[in-house]
Amino acid sequence: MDGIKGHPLPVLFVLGILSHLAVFIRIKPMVQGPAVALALLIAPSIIFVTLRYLTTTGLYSAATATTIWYGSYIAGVLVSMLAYRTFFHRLRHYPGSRLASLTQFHHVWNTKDRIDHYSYIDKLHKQYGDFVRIGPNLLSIADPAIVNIVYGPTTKFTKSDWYDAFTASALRSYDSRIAKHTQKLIQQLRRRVGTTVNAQEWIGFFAFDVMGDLAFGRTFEALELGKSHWFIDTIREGGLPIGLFGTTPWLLECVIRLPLPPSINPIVKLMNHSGNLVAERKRSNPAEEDVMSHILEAGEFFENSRAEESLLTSDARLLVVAGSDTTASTLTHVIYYIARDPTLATNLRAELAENNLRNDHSLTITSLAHLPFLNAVINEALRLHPPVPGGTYRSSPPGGIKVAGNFIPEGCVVLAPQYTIQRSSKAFTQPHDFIPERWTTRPELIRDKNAFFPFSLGRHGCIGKQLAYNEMRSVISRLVLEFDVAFAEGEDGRRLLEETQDRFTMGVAGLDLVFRERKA
Ligand code: HEM
Repeated sequence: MDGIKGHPLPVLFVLGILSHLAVFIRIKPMVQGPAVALALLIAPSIIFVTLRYLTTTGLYSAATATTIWYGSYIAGVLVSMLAYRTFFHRLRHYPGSRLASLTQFHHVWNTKDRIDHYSYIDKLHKQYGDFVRIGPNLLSIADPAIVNIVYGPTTKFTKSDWYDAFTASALRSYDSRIAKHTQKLIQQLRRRVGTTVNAQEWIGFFAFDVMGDLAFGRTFEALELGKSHWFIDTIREGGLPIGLFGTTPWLLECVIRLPLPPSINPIVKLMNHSGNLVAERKRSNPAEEDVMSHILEAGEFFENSRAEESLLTSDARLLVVAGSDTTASTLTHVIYYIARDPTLATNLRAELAENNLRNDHSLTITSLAHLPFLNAVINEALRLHPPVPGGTYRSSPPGGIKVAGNFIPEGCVVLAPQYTIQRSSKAFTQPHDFIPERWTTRPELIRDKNAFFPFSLGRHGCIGKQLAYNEMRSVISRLVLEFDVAFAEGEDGRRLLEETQDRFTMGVAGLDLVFRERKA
């Protein structure tokens, strides 16, 4: 080979092993992952250019040498990584598929077609038991006993000031907005009485309009126009990579940093759009308080104005992402159960009547807050169809921790899958059946209340929980007072139950219903 005398393959192979043990094993994927991935991607080009242009090596020899040298190095890295994950990793004693213990891409591959992270995890728990290694450093625990230990208030982090936007008094000030958007939804459904309506779509319009109004001071006009808005579509497009690569968050970080035009990078597109909306909101001064009023009142966190803008934008985007499809998913499932069994609506109406609540101004956040059956229906839908079904990720603490008789070493990522735990027979009798009475008159059907944690727990739990309940109570009570609801022809709800995707929050599938106005 012109210019190259022999190939130092064993040396490069050993170098690969050493760099895995000395460097790669120690990096924090979310922090240094994208930089390392980039370095590994461009390294072969650098080797090639160096050989070709700084030595006398010919084109073919330079390309061959680059491939063989780099291949030997990467082979060393991979052999070391796979051997470590199989024989030495802290989670090696936990059951799970062999391929999952070697690479997180095994999980991604197995959920790519149906985007069903949570139901895939559910199947793994049925096969391997309560503790399953679902990735090299990722442990899923489905024992209800661990919910408090993993998510309880043990963290030292504190909440930031904008949590003021979710205090009881701030939430009451959102009452008129929620009522206004609920009324708009009802008006639109009234116009479509007797025809087939995709309830999932309309409930989505409602939930996004409420969150747009609260986060940016303006709706997406989805309810008004009866069609989706580019922002909603972009959020949903952005959710797809999260659903697919949620267990490999470092890869998402890489996608965000890819120098692709925003038009083909949904996450960057979303970030840019939110920035524009926040800038618009800052220029306006809405008559009624919204969440952004509280965020702005909390004052500036950074001296650097770009950092401040970025914080505001991500706060506002987080609100819309976290607060829309979650609430919409629960509402759609409640309406599915109402369509499936008309006695549910009858019982809800009876409870409203007993409390002298009619379809008028008597339905307020306060008057609806403590109706046991209404809350039970919502909770039972949240139990069976948690909007964040795969659970959220936590790192095990320094020194490791013993949970439910198993030791989890320090620095492992742990998740408790809500879908599986909330349907565990250890915690609920007839766990797969929709029985709202378990939350009211039949408490014996609940064995372990701690296993119900759809909003997560502790200081990192959902800040929008009460807002979500307020929205859901408002819509459900008005809907049942106004309409009789039934499945449209050809609909049985199976699409909703089987085709809903897990994109961290739910990508809810369609539900065709017919609404008929009730005679007073
Ligand atoms: C049925 C409706 C909802 C459910 C089931 C739900 C559930 C959750 C869950 C499980 C988390 C993750 C907590 C963790 O990491 O452990 C979360 C976080 C969050 N939720 Fe909700 N959520 C709902 C509605 C809302 C609404 C309406 C808002 C609007 C303000 C909201 C705002 C947030 C925010 C901002 C976070 C991030 C909190 C943080 O990182 O500190 N959520 N939610």
